[in-house]
Amino acid sequence: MHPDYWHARWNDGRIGFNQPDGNPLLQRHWSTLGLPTGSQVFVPLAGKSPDLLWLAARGHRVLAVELSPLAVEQFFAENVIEPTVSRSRYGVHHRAGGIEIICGDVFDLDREALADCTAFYDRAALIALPAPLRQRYADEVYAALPASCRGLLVSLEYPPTELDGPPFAVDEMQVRALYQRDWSVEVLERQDILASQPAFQVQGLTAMHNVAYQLRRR
Ligand SMILES: C[S@@+](CC[C@H](N)C(=O)[O-])C[C@H]1O[C@@H](n2cnc3c(N)ncnc32)[C@H](O)[C@@H]1O
Repeated sequence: MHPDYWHARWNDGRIGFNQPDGNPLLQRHWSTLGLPTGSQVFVPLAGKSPDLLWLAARGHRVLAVELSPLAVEQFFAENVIEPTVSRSRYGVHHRAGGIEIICGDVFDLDREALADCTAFYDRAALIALPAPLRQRYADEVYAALPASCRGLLVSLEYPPTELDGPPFAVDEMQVRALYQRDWSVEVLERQDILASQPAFQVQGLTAMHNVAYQLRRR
């Protein structure tokens, strides 16, 4: 999507994707990655997700990237955290405690920016991107993550003819096509979420699942 699309959504407060209580699949499956305390976790397209706080509370250093300055401002203001702010070629860095949010474009990050990340957490990032950008995201952003990196990917499945994304439906076949060359891909849980999504039912969706994957760099 064009950046203006996301800026407009944040300006208008159309952020139904935000989960104020955090993501239950993260909370259930994160420990399967077996990461040492202090590992740096990359969180792409982070929004103002409370998952950043959840990861930091588990002793991780968090490196997030988010396009919208409003999202970044709201994250720190709502959690009553005062970040220090600096600039680099990647964007505007906001740092507080173990959390760093770069306000910038995920496609501007390179190997140097991600060099310390031993893990990633991708929820509603892959599925926020249309198909051509998803391929670029896997080929450029995931490829810039270091060897031995592993992470949790939470994707979304629904009958693709029933809705124009975002969120886009990205089923297991597509996840494998994007990642299997460089990552081992394991399904951890497929969760039926239709009953908890009245807004999508109104739009005509007849099925909707969240799927948690563990990815490990080959
Ligand atoms: C569907 S939301 C998901 C937010 C978050 N992961 C969550 O679970 O709440 C996608 C977010 O990605 C941001 N975004 C979209 N394109 C981006 C890009 N190229 N670089 C960085 N952030 C981007 C949007 O502003 C939006 O906040």
